[in-house]
Order: sequence, then structure tokens, then C-alpha cells
Amino acid sequence: MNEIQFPGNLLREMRETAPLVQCITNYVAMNIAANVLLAAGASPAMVHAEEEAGEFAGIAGGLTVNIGTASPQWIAGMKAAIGGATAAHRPWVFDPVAHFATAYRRKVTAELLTLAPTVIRGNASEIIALAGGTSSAKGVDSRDPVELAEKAANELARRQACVVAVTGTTDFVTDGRHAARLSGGSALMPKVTALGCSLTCLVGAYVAIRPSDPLSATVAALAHFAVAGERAAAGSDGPGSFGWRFLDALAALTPEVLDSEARIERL
Ligand SMILES: Nc1ncnc2c1ncn2[C@@H]1O[C@H](COP(=O)(O)OP(=O)(O)O)[C@@H](O)[C@H]1O
Ligand SMILES: Cc1ncsc1CCOP(=O)(O)O
Ligand SMILES: [Mg+2]
Repeated sequence: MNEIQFPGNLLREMRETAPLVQCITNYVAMNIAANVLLAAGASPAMVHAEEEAGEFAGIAGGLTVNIGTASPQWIAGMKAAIGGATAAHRPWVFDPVAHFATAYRRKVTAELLTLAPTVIRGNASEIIALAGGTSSAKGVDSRDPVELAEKAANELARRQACVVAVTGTTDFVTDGRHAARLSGGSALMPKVTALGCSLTCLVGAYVAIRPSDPLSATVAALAHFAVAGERAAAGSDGPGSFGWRFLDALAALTPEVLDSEARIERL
């Protein structure tokens, strides 16, 4: 048993405070991630230019950084934003999309990891490779089960002194001392592009609400996705209708239903 908080109170605060979240994500994800944050109750802003990203990070409650379609100018914007967030004592969340795929991605990932992310969120293949193991992935989609990534996640969390979230059929979250497994969601979720990237942005929103407890905040974000995903899948014909039903389900979810339907196993 551990101290991970129930997610309902955090969702209530999300709706009351609508935290401003600076999202530096990829071209594929920008629109869906902004809609996911609005549906959940947060206020997204996609601000990535080096000239303004650091300044903006000082007014945002949290920052998220995603290397899915990164290029040198974007990396400069990410580093400026992380510098601004760090100076303002704001949390930042890292999504290492397919970081193992090319030498360029490996280099920028190594650089960003030295800047002390508060949370790392990735799929199982990404987390296994980030911890130094061999993953089976070829691109942005995972080809490894989450269970295989749990040890890697714990090692990475201890090495980086941060929270690590691994997502897939089940999810696993750890800070290297306490951990949780979450079930729920739907097999339709990986059939809609950039839902993982959008989840990373939602982790940024919850961590903005609870910067002092990033483990509970990350669990709350994953629980919000898992319950909304399960509810949305119930009436869906396929990825298309799931996509809009999922946004509706994120918005309709109440703190009470979140607490009663979230399946969180505290480890
Ligand atoms: N087979 C599945 N069953 C239930 N939920 C899933 C499944 N695959 C992914 N998810 C959910 O989809 C969301 C995105 O996770 P994932 O697909 O692992 O990220 P990524 O898009 O970065 O690869 C998470 O909320 C995760 O729990
Ligand atoms: C398809 C694609 N290509 C580069 S980034 C990206 C989106 C990946 O999104 P996710 O990691 O959430 O599946
Ligand atoms: Mg991803």
C-alpha cells in the first residue's frame, strides 16, 4: 500500500482552476492534444519558438516536451522552455517518441534527460530502450508488453529521480519507490494517432495542479484516460467514432465517476 491519492479531487481542481499548460508537441499531435486538454478542463497553449518559449514557461503552470517531429529549431525552443520552467520551479513532462530510431533522436534525448524532467511518459518500447534495454519497436508504436517494461521503468525513475509512466494495454507508474498499475482504456486507443502524445500533455496539466506530488498527478491523468477510453469504446464503431466519443467522455467524466470506475492497483 502507498500514498498515491485518489484522482477525483485532482479532476475537481482541474475543472475549478483550468491550469495553463505549455505544450511543445509534434505536428501530428498539436490539434488533438489541445482538444484533449480543453475537454479535460485544462487550458493548452502550443508555444515553441525559442524567442518566446522560455518566457511563456514562466507564466504556465506546467510544460510538456515531445520529440515526435523535432528539428533543431524546435529543440532550441524546448531547451529555452525547460530553462524557463526550471527557473520558475514549474514541472515539465518528457515524451521521448521513438527516441531510439535515429542518431539525432538519441542525441537530443540524451541532452533533454540531463535537464531533469519531472515525469517521463512513454510506451513500453520507449521506456525499455530509455533504460538501456533492447526494445522490439520500429517506429512510434510499441511492440512490447508493459509488463516487460516495469523493471526498466523503476530503474529509469531511480536514475533520473523522476516519475516514469509506461502506457499500453495496462499502464504502470513509478517514482522508483512507490508504483501503481492501472487497467481500463480500449484497444481502439492506439488506433487513433497521437493519443499517447495527448496523454503526455494531460499529465502536464495534472502535474501543474499537484507539482508537489507528481506520482499522484500522473496516476490521475492516466486514470482519466483509462475511464474515458473505456466509456467511449462502449458506443464506438471504430477509430473514427471512438475519437469524438473519447473527447466527449473526457469532458463528461465527473470526479465521483472517476474515483468509482478507476482501476488503480497500488503496489
Ligand atoms: N490495448 C490497449 N488497451 C487499453 N488501453 C490502451 C491500449 N493501448 C493503449 N492504450 C491506452 O492508450 C493511451 C496511449 O498509450 P500508448 O498507445 O501506449 O501511447 P503511444 O501512443 O505513445 O504509443 C494510454 O492511455 C493507454 O493506456
Ligand atoms: C505518427 C507520428 N509520427 C511522428 S510523431 C507521431 C505521433 C505519435 O503519436 P503517439 O506516440 O501518441 O502514438
Ligand atoms: Mg508516443
